[in-house]
Amino acid sequence: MNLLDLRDLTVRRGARTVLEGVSLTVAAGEVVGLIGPNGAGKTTLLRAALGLIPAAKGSSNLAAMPARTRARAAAWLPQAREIAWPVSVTTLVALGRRPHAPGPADQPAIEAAIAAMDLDALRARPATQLSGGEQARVLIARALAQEAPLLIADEPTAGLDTAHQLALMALFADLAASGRGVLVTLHDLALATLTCHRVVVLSAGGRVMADGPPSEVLSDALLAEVFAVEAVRIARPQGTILAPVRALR
Ligand SMILES: Nc1ncnc2c1ncn2[C@@H]1O[C@H](COP(=O)(O)OP(=O)(O)OP(=O)(O)O)[C@@H](O)[C@H]1O
Repeated sequence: MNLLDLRDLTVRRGARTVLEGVSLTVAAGEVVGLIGPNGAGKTTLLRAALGLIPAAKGSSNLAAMPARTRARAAAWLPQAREIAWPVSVTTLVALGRRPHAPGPADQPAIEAAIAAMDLDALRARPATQLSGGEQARVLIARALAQEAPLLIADEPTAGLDTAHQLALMALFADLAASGRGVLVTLHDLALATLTCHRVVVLSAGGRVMADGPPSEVLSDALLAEVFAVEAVRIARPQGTILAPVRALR
């Protein structure tokens, strides 16, 4: 079942065409990595998929939904990590339950999200007083508490220490294994190859250059053309990991 279905999406910002004819699906059970260089259009794609910015052409199943239905269908973790009010960590995570009618499912969802993001020791602290990485974990927990079938996350590992980055990617894999879907933008190709079932590669012109399992699509030629990097491959029984070692420009 496709949780996200984008067809031939074209998005213009001002006079510029930022995305051109993008088609993309995320099915239940998948972690899909959206990767590409700075300015390729990754954030624009996620925002258009959610209906937060209009498409000039094409369709998104999520954008077509009424807002409340969409809030139950997809949780959105934007790149900007802004916490405006000095509310406690628990209160902020609980805001993830807003799309749902209040009920007995709320507390277990909040507690599970706090545990998943390793926030138990911080739960009573005002969220505005936390470090950047701690705030990032609180906002991820709020999105997890929403318990939507699809999680759309824009650079969720930014600002997290290595252990929390790896734990977060493992959590995404667990969410997929439990039948949810995850669409995540990443700059770290090693993390993308470690966890993603598929990667969708956006080129600088906002076109999909490749879509498939990381080991199949991330060829040396594509890495050079799209990312301008050279990488070594580390073979493991679970799959090959890419480690970029040299910029080509
Ligand atoms: N409101 C806007 N008006 C005009 N151009 C915009 C607007 N928003 C984004 N753009 C342009 O669209 C392009 C894609 O931006 P976007 O933020 O989607 O890229 P990205 O792939 O997420 O980049 P990064 O990896 O740096 O976060 C960029 O060239 C950006 O300058």
